[in-house]
Amino acid sequence: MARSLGRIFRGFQSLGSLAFMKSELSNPPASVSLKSMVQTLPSVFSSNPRDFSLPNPSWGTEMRQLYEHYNSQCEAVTDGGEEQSGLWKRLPSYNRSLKYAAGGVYLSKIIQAKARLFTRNIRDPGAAFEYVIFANKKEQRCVCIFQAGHLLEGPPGNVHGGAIATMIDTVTGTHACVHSGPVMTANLNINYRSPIPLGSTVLIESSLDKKEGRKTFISCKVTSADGARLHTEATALFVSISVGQLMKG
Ligand SMILES: CCCCC/C=C\C/C=C\C/C=C\C/C=C\CCCC(=O)SCCNC(=O)CCNC(=O)[C@H](O)C(C)(C)COP(=O)(O)OP(=O)(O)OC[C@H]1O[C@@H](n2cnc3c(N)ncnc32)[C@H](O)[C@@H]1OP(=O)(O)O
Repeated sequence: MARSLGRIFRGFQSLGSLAFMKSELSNPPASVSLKSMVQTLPSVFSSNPRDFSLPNPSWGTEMRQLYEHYNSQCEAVTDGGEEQSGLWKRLPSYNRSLKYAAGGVYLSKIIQAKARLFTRNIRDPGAAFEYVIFANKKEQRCVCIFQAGHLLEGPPGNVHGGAIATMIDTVTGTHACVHSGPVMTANLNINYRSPIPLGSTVLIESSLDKKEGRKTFISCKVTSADGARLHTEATALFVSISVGQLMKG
């Protein structure tokens, strides 16, 4: 199992692309373990997982406008199959970490069936974490558009500091995975500069500072949607891990 997952996790750097999974399935390596896992367990295979990064009716005007702004600058494949280049890439988002690793394939029943990604475990759209992350590989930065729902209250009318930390960890962690493959957060430093009103949409921007061996250093800032107000600043350190390490816990 660990070896099969090893192959899956090597797809991290093609995070956001179902193409990785498709090619794994159509050109399997000699031992074919992932393909046979899927074939022998048809009831746990879903080729159409929900992508939480796509717009839903709970998104407000600001969230939609920002989404359109970045989405219109994304690489895309036209109906005619032509690849269009773009500065940005929208990263799909699923409700299990393993779905990211497998390009969306549902392996949930194989490992901890009831586990769900913290930020994607509330069914009511708009109630908690609504977000979409775009990556710009050339400039080595990511941007997340985050709409904070009413279940994230901390101080009256404002977002809980732990919820803000969760989103910073999510954006910088995703950025680190895109850049370096599987990682764990080793250190997260946060300065809260001004409260984030509940229900508002903010921008979370992360940039790669440096990579030293297994260590990936990322900086992050959270601002109002127009960029005028600084809410939070953070730095984070991620350490690359092997799959064996991940499975040991
Ligand atoms: C979770 C990722 C994998 C699964 C995700 C799957 C797909 C992801 C795809 C998309 C993203 C989806 C969601 C992402 C959302 C959020 C991401 C959340 C990530 C987390 O929420 S994750 C949970 C919290 N996280 C932990 O639960 C970590 C507990 N911890 C450990 O598991 C170990 O501690 C570990 C592995 C960190 C290191 O252990 P280790 O034995 O492998 O390595 P070692 O200790 O030798 O350190 C090597 C070098 O890092 C330096 N170093 C280490 N720690 C440091 C520190 N704190 N400050 C300064 N430097 C530090 C050393 O000084 C040395 O540096 P040098 O090489 O220069 O000497």
